[in-house]
Amino acid sequence: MSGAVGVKICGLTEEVGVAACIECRADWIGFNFFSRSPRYVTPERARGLAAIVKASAFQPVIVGLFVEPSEQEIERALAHAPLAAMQLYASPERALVLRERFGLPTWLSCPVSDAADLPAEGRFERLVVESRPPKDATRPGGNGVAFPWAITADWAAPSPWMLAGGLRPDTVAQAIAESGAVAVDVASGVERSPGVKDPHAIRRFIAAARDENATESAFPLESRGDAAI
Ligand SMILES: O=C(O)c1ccccc1N[C@@H]1O[C@H](COP(=O)(O)O)[C@@H](O)[C@H]1O
Repeated sequence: MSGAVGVKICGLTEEVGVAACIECRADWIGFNFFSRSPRYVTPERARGLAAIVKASAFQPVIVGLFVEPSEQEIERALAHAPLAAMQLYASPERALVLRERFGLPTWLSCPVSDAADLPAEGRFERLVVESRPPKDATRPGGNGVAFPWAITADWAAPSPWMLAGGLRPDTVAQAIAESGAVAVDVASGVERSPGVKDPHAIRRFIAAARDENATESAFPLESRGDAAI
C-alpha cells in the first residue's frame, strides 16, 4: 500500500487520550454525544478537550458523533465545541436534512454484515462502514465487533469511506490489508475499560495502521478542506 492510512480515534473523554492522538498525529478525533454511551462527553467537556487540540501545533480534525440527534442536540454541541464534521447514526434522509441545516461535512454510519449491505450511493462526505450491532446491543456502534473485512475488497465505493468496528492494535494491519480501506476508526479497541482510553494502545494502533516508513499522514493538515474531511 502506498501512503499512510488515515486514522480516527473515537470517543475521547480524557486529556491524556487527546494528547496521545496529537502526539501520534491522528487524522481525526471523535467526541461522542450519545448520552447512553460510556464514551459520552457533554458539550462543555468537549469544549475543554478541544482546547487542547486548538493549542497544539498539530491539530487532528474534530468530529462529533450523534445518534438519531435532534437539531437542538447538534446546536448545543456546536455552540461549545469546534466540530469540523458530523458522524451520524440516522437514516440517510434524516442525515441529509441535518447536513443541509448545519452545513457541515457529514459522515454516515453504514452498518454491514455482508457484501449485500454495502452502499451503492454516496451522498455524504464519508461513509463509515462498520459492523451491524449485535441484537442485544444498547448502542449502534462502539461494540467492539468486527465484520468480515474482505467484503469491501472488491466494492466500488461511491464516496470516501472508513473502516470501523472491532479494530484493535493487533488486528488493524490485517483489517486494512483484507479490506483495502484507506482510513480506519476505533473506539473500544484502544481502551483500558469502556470510555477510558489507553494512550499506549492509541500509539500502537496508529503505528500499526500506518506503514512503517510513513512520516506524513495521507490526510495532511494543510490539505484538509472539506474534501479530505
Ligand atoms: O463508541 C460508542 O460508544 C458509540 C456509540 C454509539 C454509536 C457509535 C459509537 N462508536 C462508533 O463505533 C465505531 C466502532 O467502535 P469499536 O471500535 O468497535 O468500539 C467507533 O469507531 C465509533 O465511531
